[in-house]
Amino acid sequence: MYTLVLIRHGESLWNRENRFTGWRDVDLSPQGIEEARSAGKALREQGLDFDMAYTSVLKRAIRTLWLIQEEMDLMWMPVIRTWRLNERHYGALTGLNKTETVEKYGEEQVHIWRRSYDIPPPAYNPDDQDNPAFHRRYQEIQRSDLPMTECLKDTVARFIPYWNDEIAPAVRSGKQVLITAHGNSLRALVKHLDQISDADIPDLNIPTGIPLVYELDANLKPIKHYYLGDEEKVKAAMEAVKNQGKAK
Ligand SMILES: O=C(O)[C@@H](CO)OP(=O)(O)O
Repeated sequence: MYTLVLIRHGESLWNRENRFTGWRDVDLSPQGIEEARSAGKALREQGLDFDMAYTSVLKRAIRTLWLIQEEMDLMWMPVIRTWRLNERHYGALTGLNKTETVEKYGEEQVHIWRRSYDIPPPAYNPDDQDNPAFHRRYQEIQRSDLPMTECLKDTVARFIPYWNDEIAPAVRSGKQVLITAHGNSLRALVKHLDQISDADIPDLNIPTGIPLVYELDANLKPIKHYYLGDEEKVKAAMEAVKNQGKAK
């Protein structure tokens, strides 16, 4: 049996302001820093340990990992950063307030943009600062791989091959792997691991800063998974993520 731990970054400054974030490199809020530290403590107290970690190239996920490493005395651990674990690119919605977007376009439309499997938000303007082609961290990546916007299906298409080629072999070789990433890039992985249908995936919401522990069989099929946290609090946190796209 293998153990794999996934964690969405702690609350970010834009989570707190309820803004679409995507690939914008927003840092953790003070609460997010606390969530990451508590996650590290909970992982340590649970007796979990790691040999290596994967994260995105966005600082809210990287800082969450740093804080966990610090709490677990794992600063030495090898870390691989990949854009393939970045949050889903939110296209032209990046930076907009979710409640204001609901007021303008309605709950149904915003729900489609946030959670439909295969309908992407409108693409950003190529001159926009969110065009990844302007950023040094994406210079090595083929232009045709860089998104203008993404639906979850696009995030699955850019991340799952990386999972299959890089992370899954590391897990199979016996490495205890931690992945710190984002709400939607982790939804892509959970969809794949738990074989959640395209029709059911809109209902899945992942809370910030709570470790999600998977026990996997020899074929990396989940035996069970659980959040490392109080069940009621986890439910409330998932519901809060869902409600970010509702009218106030
Ligand atoms: O804004 C975003 O990038 C994501 C995660 O914070 O939001 P949502 O949950 O609405 O997909």
